[in-house]
Amino acid sequence: MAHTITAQELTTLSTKAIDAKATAYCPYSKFRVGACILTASGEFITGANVENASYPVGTCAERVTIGAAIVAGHRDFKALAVATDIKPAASPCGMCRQFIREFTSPSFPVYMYDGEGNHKVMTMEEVGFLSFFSFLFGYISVLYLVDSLLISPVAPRLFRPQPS
Ligand SMILES: O=c1ccn([C@H]2C[C@H](O)[C@@H](CO)O2)c(=O)[nH]1
Ligand SMILES: [Zn+2]
Repeated sequence: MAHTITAQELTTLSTKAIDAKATAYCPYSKFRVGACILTASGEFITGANVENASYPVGTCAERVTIGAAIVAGHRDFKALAVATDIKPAASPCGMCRQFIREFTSPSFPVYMYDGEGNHKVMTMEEVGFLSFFSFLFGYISVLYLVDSLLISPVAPRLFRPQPS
């Protein structure tokens, strides 16, 4: 279902996504990602990336946020915002694109904020055609596979959290 979002909703969405960076657990990458999703009923639900000593076990901000929205009973969404500290703004990784797509249409807008608060907006359809990130996702998938099949099962002692 297509939705329009008001200027006021966009302001709140961006503020909440940017503020949510402060809630990230990212001691390994130090790469903070905040996200906020606006539900069809007008609620704002936030999340951030939650990392793990075993890298693939960690979760991106987008999936934390949408997971929280889903378990709160929401199924229909107006827009998603994702905020990082880098420039240009980052777009959702391949796994997140797939995760977002489960609950949204190709025209669903994703607002991406850089470290200075500037944004670009793309529909899910447009995000899906970022071939560079598809390549990156393929590469990361291989790393995930190697880790989950070969490294993590046989060397769990290596994947203890580091003392901060
Ligand atoms: O769109 C993205 C890209 C990366 N990350 C997280 C995963 C990991 O914790 C860190 C570095 O990749 O950033 C997200 O949350 N969302
Ligand atoms: Zn992701």
